[in-house]
Amino acid sequence: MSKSHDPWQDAMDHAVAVARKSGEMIREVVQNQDQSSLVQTKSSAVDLVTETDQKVERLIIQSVKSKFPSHRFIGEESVSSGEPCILTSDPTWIIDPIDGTTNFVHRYPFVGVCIGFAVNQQVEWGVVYSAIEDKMFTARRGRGAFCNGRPLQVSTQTDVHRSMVATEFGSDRDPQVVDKIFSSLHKVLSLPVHGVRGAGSAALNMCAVARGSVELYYETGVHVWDIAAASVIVTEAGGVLRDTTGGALDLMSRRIVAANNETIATRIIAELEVYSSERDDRAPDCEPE
Ligand SMILES: O=P(O)(O)O[C@H]1[C@H](O)[C@H](O)[C@H](O)[C@@H](O)[C@@H]1O
Ligand SMILES: [Mg+2]
Repeated sequence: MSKSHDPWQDAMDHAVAVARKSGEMIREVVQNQDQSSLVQTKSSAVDLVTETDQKVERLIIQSVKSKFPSHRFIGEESVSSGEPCILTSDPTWIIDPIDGTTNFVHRYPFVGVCIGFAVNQQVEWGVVYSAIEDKMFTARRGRGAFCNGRPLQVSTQTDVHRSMVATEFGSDRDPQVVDKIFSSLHKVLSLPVHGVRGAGSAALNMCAVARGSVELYYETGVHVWDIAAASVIVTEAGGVLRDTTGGALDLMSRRIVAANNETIATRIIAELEVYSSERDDRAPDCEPE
């Protein structure tokens, strides 16, 4: 069969297939064994990783390498093992094998297999598979956003007092960071807004914005692999992306606001405490002199 004239579509079709296969692996583990025995920790005692995260990421990367050998990767567990987290202009797969690992360990049914694809440092398409819900969120830049093939459209709400907001408590338990998280949460809740929710997955919070059930999601401390795939799903559903400072989103900054429109984004951003975590693309720690 001749190669399609649209190589990025071939890659996206592969991503959907391998995300679905990854979801089957995840469901198998959830249904058949106690994940709590498989848990390790990373940046903190509550930043969890399991052998399923690692197996899923290996499955995705090995399958891509065989079809697209020249492509590059940024994978959560590969970076955790020391791979560089640098986005070049080359075609790059940005992978979070299980977004919502803590949910996975606790059998809380919101886990997303996230595969984003960037060319010239711009996300071309994104796939987020909510494995327990069996919802495949997809978007291709300029061609719309979908959930299981049905078009997605953000909420039309412009009144912040009638909005639902999503955020997360993250995995940093530094008391000063916890204070900033609760300071922002207090200001947002007191506007008031209708409610605050958190799926336990950055990507699924962003998909909730894209499908119109949440007006805005914000968080500081996320990583590029948490948000890259869902970023194009939000924008193709008509939403906007910002930094918590109000500036343009920087995928490596570890800060994000995803909203249904500029009105809601501006109003909530005015309430947020701005702080920073180390950038994802920071230079590796220099050896001591
Ligand atoms: O489950 P992860 O892939 O580690 O990503 C989550 C992160 O650990 C932290 O819980 C953030 O608050 C979440 O938004 C993110 O999805
Ligand atoms: Mg994640």
